[in-house]
Amino acid sequence: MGKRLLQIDGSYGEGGGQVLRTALSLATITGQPIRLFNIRTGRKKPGLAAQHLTAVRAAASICGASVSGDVLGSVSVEFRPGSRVIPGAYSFDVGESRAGGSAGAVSLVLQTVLLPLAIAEGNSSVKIIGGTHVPFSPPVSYIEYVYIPALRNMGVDVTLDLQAWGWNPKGGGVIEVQISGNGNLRGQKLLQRGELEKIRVIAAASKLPNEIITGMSNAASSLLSGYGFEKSLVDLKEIACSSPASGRGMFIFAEYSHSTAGFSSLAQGAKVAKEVCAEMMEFHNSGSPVDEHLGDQLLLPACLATEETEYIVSKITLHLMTNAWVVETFGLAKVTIDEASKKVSIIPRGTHS
Ligand SMILES: Nc1ncnc2c1ncn2[C@@H]1O[C@H](COP(=O)(O)OP(=O)(O)OP(=O)(O)O)[C@@H](O)[C@H]1O
Repeated sequence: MGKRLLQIDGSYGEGGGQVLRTALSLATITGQPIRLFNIRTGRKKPGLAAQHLTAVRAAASICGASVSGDVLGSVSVEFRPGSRVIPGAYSFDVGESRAGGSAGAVSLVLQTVLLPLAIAEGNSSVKIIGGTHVPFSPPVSYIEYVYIPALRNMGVDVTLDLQAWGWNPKGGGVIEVQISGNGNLRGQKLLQRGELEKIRVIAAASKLPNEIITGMSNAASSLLSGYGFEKSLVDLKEIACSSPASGRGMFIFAEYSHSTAGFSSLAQGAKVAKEVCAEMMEFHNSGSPVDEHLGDQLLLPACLATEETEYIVSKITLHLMTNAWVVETFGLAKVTIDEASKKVSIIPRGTHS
């Protein structure tokens, strides 16, 4: 007899697209059929937006799932995975999910399929077109410098090539990702971050005057020395990047000996460097090894690992609590979040075979 349909309330906790994406990844990996209801019902435009619909289709195509409710605006999706994840060469375009295109985040589509493909029986390549540096999602540079290195520490072999940048509202950015299969995920302990080794600063813009890039980079340089960081720690990169439309942003990565944290701003004008440097400084002063975004994103690999994972996060967010609820709903791990110490521990139940 087949597995019983698992019902998941998409409005639980943070109630955003992450409930959907985490549930899709876990359904794909475990073969568990799911029905998601109340998807993003608390949002201004409820239901599936282009990025979420692309994630549903991407998850379905890597495991041959049968799906209903996969239309824009749908608040309910039934997803019945095929018998296994099929490694291969895939291409997904977020812009194709909506008439008129979309700058929906490629990073979030990638996170939906990355782990299923990493533990599939063979290597894969995934090309995704859409927004690469857009609000309310991990910028692709964050995926490159924070998320992928964290996964590598857990035994996942993946490389990312950012071929074109996609800014809001046009999108059209391109990433190409190589994922080695047969991955065996290890747990990790990130309770201390070690010494600060490098502050990587990226000032990037497309189709805008070069002075905008140098302005952002100079502002970050003087703010960081004002905060007391040695010049030798700061690695400034100015990038005039190729993109179908204009856009700009600043990204800072604080690389400690045991972990990296990332901060970004897509703001206009002089405040961009101020915003991102202040965010980095707040994190630095917290003493934590894991930033608030990685805090929720690490739960998924951690619940698939062969050992316990423990980490201390700078902030306990609703995203973190909600993702923990999704993981526990699948019965894959016991997640404990200690409010006082900000320690998260994930004990996998080893059910992903
Ligand atoms: N600046 C950032 N750097 C890294 N990660 C980020 C950043 N901003 C958001 N994220 C991550 O992006 C994910 C967003 O999840 P969320 O459910 O809010 O997405 P969504 O699909 O856009 O949903 P909704 O539109 O319903 O809010 C979370 O994992 C969050 O930590």
